Amino acid sequence: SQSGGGGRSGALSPGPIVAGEVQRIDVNPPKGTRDFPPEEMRLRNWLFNNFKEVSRLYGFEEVDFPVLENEALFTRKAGEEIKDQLYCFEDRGNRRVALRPELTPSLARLVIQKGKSVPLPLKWFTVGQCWRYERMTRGRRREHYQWNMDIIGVPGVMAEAELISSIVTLFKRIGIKESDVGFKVSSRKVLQEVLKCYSIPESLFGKVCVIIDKIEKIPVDEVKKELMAAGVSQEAVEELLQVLSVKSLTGLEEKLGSSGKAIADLKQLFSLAEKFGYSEWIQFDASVVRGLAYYTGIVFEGFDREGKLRAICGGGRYDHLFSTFGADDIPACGFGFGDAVVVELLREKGLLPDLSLQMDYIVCALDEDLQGAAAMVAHVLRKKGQSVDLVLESKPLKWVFKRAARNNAQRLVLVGSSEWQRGVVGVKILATGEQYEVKLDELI
Ligand SMILES: OCc1cccc(Br)n1
Repeated sequence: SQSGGGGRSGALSPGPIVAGEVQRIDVNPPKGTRDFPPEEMRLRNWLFNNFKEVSRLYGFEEVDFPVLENEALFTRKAGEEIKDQLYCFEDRGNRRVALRPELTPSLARLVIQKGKSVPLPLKWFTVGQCWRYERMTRGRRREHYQWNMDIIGVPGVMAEAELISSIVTLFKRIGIKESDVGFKVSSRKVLQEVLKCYSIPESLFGKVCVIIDKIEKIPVDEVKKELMAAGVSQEAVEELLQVLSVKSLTGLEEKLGSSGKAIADLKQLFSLAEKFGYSEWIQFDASVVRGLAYYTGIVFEGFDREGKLRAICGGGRYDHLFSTFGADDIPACGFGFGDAVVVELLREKGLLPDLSLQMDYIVCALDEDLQGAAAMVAHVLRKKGQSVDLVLESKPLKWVFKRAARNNAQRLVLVGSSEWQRGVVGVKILATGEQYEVKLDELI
């Protein structure tokens, strides 16, 4: 949600422009970006903590990279939307740099940089902000946070099966069931086998996939036109579209035969899904290709079964990304899971968690010269791990109680002169109204 716009009047409210007066700034963040005020930040932290807990359960190690990367990391020549929307510029050192639109190229860069010092297989995860510069006519966001999990160095589909399992685990943790979402699964090797039958050069593979990924976003005739402009024959285009409409592995086997790698991979993945216990969550759908040029094998995307939202997450195998960076290839697969669509889904399903502010104590001095005493009380409580909202200036009790209610404080400690003389403070349990006196070192 776009924060900003609401809030305080008066001090910052616009008034007539008088020479020498400071013109009020625009208090909203740049178009397509979001603030995270406390309530939104609690929801974001709740979601990200689930991402991180699932990653920990699956034995993944957290990594991170700069939001700003060399532009060259993303300038693939396959006509991807992600390149057209690159947030890029020339810095003061005349270097071409970009705000990262995705995390996988940074991960690959770090793996290459680390070389043999990081024994394979690597299981790395990160949660990072990604950017795109999209014309605001569509009013879409220009940034989002993505959870990425990647397995580097495992050629078999056990890796993809493990990744899908981790996403299912995440969905279950946040209350989403297989009746809410599913995964469409396919393999780009399906396309590869078709293109090979028509002697389409491998060099066109990435570009063809990027075009085909638009199949549900632009008219099919436009897709056909772009494919033929890219060098695919009309006959091959028709066959490609035919194959893409296949919705079952049996149907695919009838089309491609049973000896190809695509069928073998997919059969193994669906068999593993049984063992992992998430068969109900996945379905074969040949039309899934994903829009990133570097995928080479299994691809998958999480979708909401009501069809109201954009893809929730997506990923796949990318066995040749490393060689595009001039390094030896390493088999790899991974996924990206954005922070926005899943929240829209939770909202739709009434599954947003109640994350109101929680405070253990609010501590208040009953007069000015007891502020130091109140600070001592807060210190004692904080050392015992209690969260304390220390009232930092003289306030009427009515104000203190109102703030305690807003902060959902469990207990109120009042530091009064006569009590302090007797070495005690007053404590009130706000839920019940019960109150008692306690010595400082017996507080908790
Ligand atoms: O999922 C594509 C994408 C990349 C960067 C930022 C945003 Br919002 N969306």
